[in-house]
Amino acid sequence: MAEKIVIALGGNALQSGKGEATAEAQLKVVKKTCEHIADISCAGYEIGLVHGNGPQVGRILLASETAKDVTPAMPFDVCGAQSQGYIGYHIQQALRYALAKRNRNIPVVTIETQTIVERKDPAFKTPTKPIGPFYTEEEAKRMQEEKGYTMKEDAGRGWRRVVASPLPRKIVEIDAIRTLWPSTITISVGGGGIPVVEKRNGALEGVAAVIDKDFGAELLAEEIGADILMILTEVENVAINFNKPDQKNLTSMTLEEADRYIEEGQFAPGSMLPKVEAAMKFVRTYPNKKAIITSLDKAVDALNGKTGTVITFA
Ligand SMILES: Nc1ncnc2c1ncn2[C@@H]1O[C@H](COP(=O)(O)OP(=O)(O)O)[C@@H](O)[C@H]1O
Ligand SMILES: NC(=O)OP(=O)(O)O
Repeated sequence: MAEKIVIALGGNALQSGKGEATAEAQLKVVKKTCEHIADISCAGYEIGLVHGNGPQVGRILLASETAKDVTPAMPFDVCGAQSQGYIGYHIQQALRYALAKRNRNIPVVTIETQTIVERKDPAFKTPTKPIGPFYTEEEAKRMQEEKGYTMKEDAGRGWRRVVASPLPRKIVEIDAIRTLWPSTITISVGGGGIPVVEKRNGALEGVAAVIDKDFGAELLAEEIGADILMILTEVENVAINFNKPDQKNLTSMTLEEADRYIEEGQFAPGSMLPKVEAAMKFVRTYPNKKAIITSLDKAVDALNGKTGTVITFA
């Protein structure tokens, strides 16, 4: 039976990380990434894709707020839905082409996905999720004063707005994803899913937050019984002493080692920490399965055990 793999694509990684935030620049990265995903499909894996949306949803929000004198600003959840739409569209277009070149006829479809979060999640009180563009410290402090945003330094790359990031509890469209899975490459749970809360009467209501897509991807991997959770970002390996002269790239990490590194503060909150935590949750739930963290362009090599950081139970 084909192995099932949930692949999470980083929102920052999809924007090439060089501050190039145009739709054209993103499509270029997506096209390259889809060549690797098509190779993974040709290797016989059943694939489900999840993408991040931090930079994208932040920019959509910013554009919407900036244009509010011309047209009404869109609420947060609607911006999240918009980000799923255009990132999914880019992946659909690029992956369809990459698969066709390999004579592989598999439909690719984006599922606008809602994810239920808890209204009482403590994350609503402490924003941690970096979104949108990077700023200098001076710009960030000005925005904090003028707009009331919470701004934080993001993994040595600059300052960004941070927003609430509640934990994903339930994927609303999971039955549709399961039904399509055997025949189709689904792009779902984008940006962790559009965060919604369940009202007393059962209706769903969007909330102002951005779920971490690594936790969303992990939940999806559990729900569909994936064999591998693969988290793709800008760096080839998880590192300790990251960005320091004595940086050491890790090829593997057990749960025990990961716990120790977390205690030492080795992984930046809002960036590498949620990836490691999501990977840990997956292998803690399924001790015989594995999670891999690597870069977009090394996905195939990492699946073949040649690179990346593999997180295992022991
Ligand atoms: N210990 C670490 N090892 C490797 N990368 C780290 C570490 N700590 C922070 N990072 C940073 O985290 C980034 C990945 O997080 P982020 O950019 O938020 O991911 P995404 O690609 O999912 O948007 C890496 O590109 C790197 O700059
Ligand atoms: N929603 C989310 O986790 O996005 P990033 O991957 O861009 O951080």
